[in-house]
Formats: sequence, structure tokens, C-alpha cells
Amino acid sequence: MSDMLTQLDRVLRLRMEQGDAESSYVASLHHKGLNKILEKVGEEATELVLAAKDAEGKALDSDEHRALIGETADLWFHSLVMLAHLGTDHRAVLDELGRRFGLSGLEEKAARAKN
Ligand SMILES: N=c1c2ncn([C@@H]3O[C@H](COP(=O)(O)OP(=O)(O)OP(=O)(O)O)[C@@H](O)[C@H]3O)c2ncn1[C@@H]1O[C@H](COP(=O)(O)O)[C@@H](O)[C@H]1O
Repeated sequence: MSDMLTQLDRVLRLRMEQGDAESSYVASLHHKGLNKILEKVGEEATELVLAAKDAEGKALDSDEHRALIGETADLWFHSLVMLAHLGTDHRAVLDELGRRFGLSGLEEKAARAKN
């Protein structure tokens, strides 16, 4: 999975640094700025929530599940554009998930409550 993310990040960085807003969607987002990127992230998150509600109880090969995967990809993609715009990438997120791996969410929450 992270190989695909690494390849995609490389393209996203190239588009951000050298892309033409007329011919590249990613370059056009960076050109419009952070607010536009965040608008897209919010829009895609909402679309994902609606798709997940529609997919509940449906077969994995249903149109609703295909839409769910498509919306998840849209959200991940726009989140990667956002991270690139802010000077970071998926590796920082994977590092954070790695740090959390094996640590119960409930235990982590309890530890936070003590501090
Ligand atoms: N993975 C993606 C990807 N996923 C979704 N999208 C685009 O995201 C856009 C937004 O989706 P919407 O459903 O909101 O479409 P829309 O209503 O037309 O969007 P807006 O007018 O609201 O901006 C669509 O134009 C999709 O084509 C993507 N565009 C690009 N990539 C990757 O980024 C690379 C670089 O893309 P370019 O910069 O366009 O060359 C590509 O080779 C791909 O690997």
C-alpha cells in the first residue's frame, strides 16, 4: 500500500513544484491555495459519510460498495494534496499509526485523562 502512496506522493510533489494549473488538477488546487484544498477535503469527507451509510448491509460487489471505495480514495487523495501543501506527506501519518500500533485506544484515552 505504502508503495502506491510513495509513488503518488512523488507525482503530487512534482505537480506542486512544477505543474501547470491549466493542465494539472493537483497544480490547480495548489494554485488556488489551502482554503480550496480544505474545501475539497471537507466535501470528500461528507461524500464518504453518505456513501458509507448507503453501503451498510449491501454486498461487497454492489454499486454502493464500489462508490464507498471510490469516495475513500477521493478523500485519501485530497488529504495527500493537503499534506503536500503543508510540507509533509503520508510517511508522517504512517509513522504515527506505527507509534500507535498495539496501543489500545481505550488505554490511550485513559492515560490522557490522567494527565
Ligand atoms: N488520484 C487522483 C485523483 N482522484 C480524484 N481526482 C480528481 O479530483 C477531482 C475532484 O473530484 P470531484 O468529484 O469533486 O469533481 P469536480 O466536481 O469536477 O471537482 P471541482 O470542480 O469541485 O473541483 C476530479 O477532477 C477527479 O478527477 C484525482 N486527480 C488526480 N489523481 C492523481 O494525481 C495525479 C496527478 O493528477 P493531475 O495533477 O491532474 O495531473 C494523477 O495521475 C492521479 O494519480
